[in-house]
Formats: sequence, C-alpha cells, structure tokens
Amino acid sequence: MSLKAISAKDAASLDKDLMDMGGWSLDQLMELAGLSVSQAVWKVHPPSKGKNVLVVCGPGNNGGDGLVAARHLAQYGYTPSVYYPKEGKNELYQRLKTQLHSLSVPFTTDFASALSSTTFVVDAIFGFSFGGPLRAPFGEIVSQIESSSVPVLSVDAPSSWDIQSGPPKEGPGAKFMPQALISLTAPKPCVQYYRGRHFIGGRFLTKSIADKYGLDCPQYPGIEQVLEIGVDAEGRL
Ligand SMILES: NC(=O)C1=CN([C@@H]2O[C@H](COP(=O)(O)OP(=O)(O)OC[C@H]3O[C@@H](n4cnc5c(N)ncnc54)[C@H](O)[C@@H]3O)[C@@H](O)[C@H]2O)[C@@H](O)CC1
Ligand SMILES: [K+]
Repeated sequence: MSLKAISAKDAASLDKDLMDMGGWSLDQLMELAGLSVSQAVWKVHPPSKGKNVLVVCGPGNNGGDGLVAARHLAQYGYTPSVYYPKEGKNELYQRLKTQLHSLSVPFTTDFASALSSTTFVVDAIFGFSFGGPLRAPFGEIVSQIESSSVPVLSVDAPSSWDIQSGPPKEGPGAKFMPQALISLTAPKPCVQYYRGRHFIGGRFLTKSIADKYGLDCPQYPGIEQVLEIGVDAEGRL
C-alpha cells in the first residue's frame, strides 16, 4: 500500500487547520491518536504476550498520546506503567495524569528497573516537533531502550530520529529500530529508513484536508482505528 508522507511543517499546519477551521480540540485529536496507539499495541503485543507495558512519555503532544494510550491499555486489562521524566505543564496533561491515577496506573521514576521488568515499550517521547541532539535525560533513555531486547512500538516517529532524514549518524538512536511504528495522520518522511511493522492511525483526516496537503485518506476497515501498511524491502511505502 502506498501512502504519501507529510513533512513536519505540514503536519503542524494540518493540526492547526483541524483546530482553527475544522472545529476540533486538541483533546479530541489526542484521544483518537492515543486510542489508535493502544489498538496498535493490541495487534503487535496482545495481553497473551505479557501485560506489563511501559509507556515512555516525552514533554509534548507525543507524550500526551502516550498518556491516553496508557489509559486505554489499562481498560483493556494490561498493567501499564508510565515513565514521564519531563512533564508537560498545561492542564490537559495534568488531567490525563489524573485519569491514570484514578485507574491506579503507576508512574515510575526508576527507568532502568521499569525497563527490565516490562514485556513491551511504547515510545511516546518525541514526534514531529523533535529536532537536534537529544537533551538530558532523553539521550540516556533512548540508549537504554536501544540496547534492550524488549519490543518497542514508536508513536509517529522513532524518538531521536530526525523527522526528515531519519536516524542520527552516531550516538543515542543511531541503531534504534523499533519493532513497530504507528504513523499518525500520515507517515513522516523518515519512514523511508524504517524496517518493521508499520501502522497508520489517527482517524480524523477529511478529504478536503487530505487534498490540501496532497495526502491519501487511509481506508480503515470497519470500526478499526488503525490500518497496517507495508514497507517493502527497499523501505518504500
Ligand atoms: N494530527 C496529528 O497527527 C496529531 C498529532 N499528535 C501528536 O503530537 C505530536 C507532535 O507534538 P508536539 O508538537 O507537541 O511535539 P513533540 O511531542 O514531538 O515534541 C515537542 C517537545 O519535545 C521537546 N524537544 C524537541 N527536541 C528535543 C530534543 N532534541 N531534546 C529534548 N527535548 C526536545 C520540545 O521542547 C517539546 O517539549 C505528533 O507527533 C503526534 O504524536 C496528537 O496528539 C494530536 C493530533
Ligand atoms: K515517538
């Protein structure tokens, strides 16, 4: 299946269009994004493969998607835990945290020990607004994920990868290749360097917005929030 990619700049502008002109709120977009992340986890790593899922959240909306996904995973019967070392300050993130506290989802501060006892990792550290070398503590976090054998699903982009040019040449993330990736709305250009299971999610694209940005509307089956799309041997979509 061929789906066109969207640049980081256009992805940010598309989000703004949805909110400024399309009548959406950020909460709604994040809810659908996080719901699709949770469904991709179910497909790649059903509870029969292990219920402990570590959701690693960054400070922006990619981290917010992770918080939403953690809530859905708890409702599905997983035992998620969250690592959230640089919390986003706005009230949306605080409400998502309250929702997780109400479900007794633990927030851990000991990343190494959480990683060693989990069966699956959700990488919700950085998405399309990532840029430049990783600042602390994320270099160390990415290094630990990279050298662990625990399978990983990355949200929107493998964290540490440049959205346009892919994995860094050296340092943390240079060898990071998550087992699964869920692109939200549309793949980002860095997906050409990705090898693994690839899903699309975030079922809120309209035909007029897709046309404006030259995107394809994914043909989600029935009530599914995710669609698995292939990456061929050369990495083309
Ligand atoms: N339409 C969509 O596709 C939607 C996308 N959403 C999510 O929102 C994401 C984009 O969110 P944001 O724009 O908040 O950005 P990100 O979550 O990608 O990251 C921004 C944060 O990362 C920090 N950061 C950037 N580079 C860094 C570095 N080198 N070292 C350390 N920290 C760094 C910034 O200071 C900022 O706090 C998407 O990737 C997607 O996951 C959804 O939540 C909503 C709808
Ligand atoms: K990510």
